[in-house]
Amino acid sequence: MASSPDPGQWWRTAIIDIAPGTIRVRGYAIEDLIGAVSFPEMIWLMLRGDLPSADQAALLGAVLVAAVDHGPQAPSIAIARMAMTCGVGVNNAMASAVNALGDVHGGAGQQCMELYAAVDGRAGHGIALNAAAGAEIGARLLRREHVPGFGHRFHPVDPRAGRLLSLVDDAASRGAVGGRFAAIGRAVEEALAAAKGKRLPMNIDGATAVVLSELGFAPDEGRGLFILSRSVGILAHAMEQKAQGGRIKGPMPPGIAYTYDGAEPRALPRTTASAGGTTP
Ligand SMILES: CC(C)(COP(=O)(O)OP(=O)(O)OC[C@H]1O[C@@H](n2cnc3c(N)ncnc32)[C@H](O)[C@@H]1OP(=O)(O)O)[C@@H](O)C(=O)NCCC(=O)NCCSC(=O)C[C@@](O)(CC(=O)O)C(=O)O
Repeated sequence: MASSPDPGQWWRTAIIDIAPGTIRVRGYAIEDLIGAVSFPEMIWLMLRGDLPSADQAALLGAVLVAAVDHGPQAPSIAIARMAMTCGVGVNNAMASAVNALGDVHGGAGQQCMELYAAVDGRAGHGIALNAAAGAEIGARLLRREHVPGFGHRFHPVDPRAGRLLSLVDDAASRGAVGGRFAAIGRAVEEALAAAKGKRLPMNIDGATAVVLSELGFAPDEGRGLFILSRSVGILAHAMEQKAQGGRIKGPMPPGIAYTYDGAEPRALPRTTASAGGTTP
């Protein structure tokens, strides 16, 4: 006979404990946290179980600032604005936009963190970092993969990446982080340029992957943190679009044609299955 589940074990959490009149997050009373910790510090506490150092909080905060918005041409932002003109609520607009963040757009930081870890692993066996990056990139290109975190459809150099890397360099010079993943990111960029014969710049996902790997986050936390950051831009654009009005805005103005490359106009066959005949 199956034993009935222990109701006390149905949900288990080390994150929060509440009782009437009491809310404790990771052991800290919420009223002590409110007004005392910044939002990045609170995110760190939630995910990691303890408060970050000032350097750690500053680097996480920098990632959250960097990824917040990339304008109405970024699919995540465009989708929020389009959804808002379709008569849905802000929660629908935000969810629609967040759902576009994946392996190709905004979510590639997760795969990039895995890539950096793979290079780190290869280099751990007496192989120099540049050779390890070259081997890893070579293998991926052989499989005809896009290397996550590199290349941009718009920026020849992504201004967010250089700034984030320089913050990691500063923190590494103080011993606040190791600097290993900044070196790996740069080695990957060089290996990719050498293999492709053209520079494919580290993009925002590649740079946030450096910072978050330095800080010890897991790859899927990297994706989640990008989503947290971009949600701010998504909300701002949704609200701006709401204020501007507009109904059913598509991805481009109706006057701009798309390309139709289907069948030529043709007549329906005289006999169709639903008309009781057979299609020729
Ligand atoms: C980002 C993009 C699709 C751009 O593509 P593109 O349009 O330039 O060109 P493609 O047609 O894909 O490739 C043309 C030629 O370059 C080669 N090639 C390009 N990238 C290559 C690469 N990584 N590894 C090997 N080869 C590559 C390709 O093999 C081909 O070579 P060939 O066949 O020889 O001609 C592409 O790089 C890519 O998938 N990256 C990896 C995924 C990634 O990191 N995603 C995050 C992007 S950041 C983001 O999402 C946030 C955003 O910034 C978004 C925004 O607003 O934009 C924001 O803040 O919202």
